[in-house]
Amino acid sequence: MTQQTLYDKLWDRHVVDTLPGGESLLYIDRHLIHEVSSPQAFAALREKRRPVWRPDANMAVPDHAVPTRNRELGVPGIRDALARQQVRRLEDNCRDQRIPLIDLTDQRQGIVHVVGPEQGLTLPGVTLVCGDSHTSTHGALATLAMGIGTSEVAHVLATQTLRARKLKTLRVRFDGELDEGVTAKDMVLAMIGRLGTAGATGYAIEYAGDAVRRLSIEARMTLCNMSIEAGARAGLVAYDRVTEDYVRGRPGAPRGELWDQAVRRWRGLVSDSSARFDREEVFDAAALEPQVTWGTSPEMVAPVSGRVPDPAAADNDQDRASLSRALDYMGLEPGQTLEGLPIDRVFIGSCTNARIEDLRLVASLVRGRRLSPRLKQAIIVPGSGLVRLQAEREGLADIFECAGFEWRAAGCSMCLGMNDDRLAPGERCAATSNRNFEGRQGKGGRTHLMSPAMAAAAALTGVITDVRGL
Ligand SMILES: CC(C)[C@H](C(=O)O)[C@@H](O)C(=O)O
Ligand code: SF4
Repeated sequence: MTQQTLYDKLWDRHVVDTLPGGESLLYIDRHLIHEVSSPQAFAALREKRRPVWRPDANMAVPDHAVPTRNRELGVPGIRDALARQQVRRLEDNCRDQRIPLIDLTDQRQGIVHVVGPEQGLTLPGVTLVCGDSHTSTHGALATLAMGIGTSEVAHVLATQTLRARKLKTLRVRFDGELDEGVTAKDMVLAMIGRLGTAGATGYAIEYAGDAVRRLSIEARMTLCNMSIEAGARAGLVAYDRVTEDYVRGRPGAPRGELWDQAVRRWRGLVSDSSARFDREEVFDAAALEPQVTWGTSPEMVAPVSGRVPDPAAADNDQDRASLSRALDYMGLEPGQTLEGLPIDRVFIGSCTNARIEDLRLVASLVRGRRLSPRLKQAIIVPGSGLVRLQAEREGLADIFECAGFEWRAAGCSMCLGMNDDRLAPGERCAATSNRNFEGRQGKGGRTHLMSPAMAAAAALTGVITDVRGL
């Protein structure tokens, strides 16, 4: 029998038709919806008088525009008129089309990519899409998950299918064991540093190797989440016992006899041992240091012991210009060390790193300590209301507040400037999110991406600090 990659298997099981021009029509098992990328799609359906074909295959949750304070006020408490209207419209559209909605006041509300897996809506072997680039996150459960555009959102709502071109496959292998204090975030930042932001364009990445096998599902989600920042459309991790243990008992997971049947099928969701990948990249996990971005793109990253590059050493004029511009925006000098750089704010949150395991790690580092008095603000924004509840039950929220963190309600928050949580011009932020573009966290804001452990270390010292020496 031909040897197949996990991606090939997921693809083959969902092809409904092959279309002229090399595209295929893929069946979509699950569609997740948020307030920012869906309004035009619903409007397009209304205009064409087309109903949603399978309302129950969809699930909607507001996350980008929601405030992370005063949530008891519900939608009327959203101060920004545009944000309020986006969330209202999502509620109206879901009511009209009978699409299940987790609303602002629901304890399960949170970032769509945290809520999907948590609720068992993301299952191994399914195809899942959402009008959001970080949909790749869900691939951690051996799910074929892809971000789609607004016109595709309309297509999926109406037909439960997607026109897609088969991707090439890239296996990224991490061999060996991570050093203490080095996490999945550092793995994926180091990968983006090597591949570049366009390095995996046209590929689906499968993460493999013993360092990946040892990761929890939460950490695998961090890897898959940032696949898109290397240009890949999808990230995947093969099914194993860790996956099985994570999915068991979730609200959307099968039960009883159906569970047993599902698990028998899911066990085949691995790449065959001699399956051929179009490309392979290998990393030595043991050699990885904690990573910190210094520039305005996730590929502008260095180990924490490293230095900001010098544009004068660039190979060509174009690189020199882009480096100079990035350093200028970031307020950095060529060749300066990253360690010791003073930070104004700390943001621990986002669909990259706001799950319970991330918060446990932060709590273990800040327990019984006080944050640096030179910080203007440090906020922790759980990925969902259920993560928040769990953290409160475990006493983590008390640890955070005693240390000096603000403890917020769930949402995208300061990951992007679409709600009340923003940086002011010139402010420097240690952030656990996934994008450091100019203005991403607020106009003129300066973002340094890092792991939750490194953000906790920065919060304690007020400067960029190697968590391993804490
Ligand atoms: C607003 C949304 C469509 C966007 C995305 O597609 O990723 C956002 O989530 C982001 O992280 O930039
Ligand atoms: S947390 Fe950030 S990256 Fe994730 S969906 Fe929200 S805005 Fe996008």
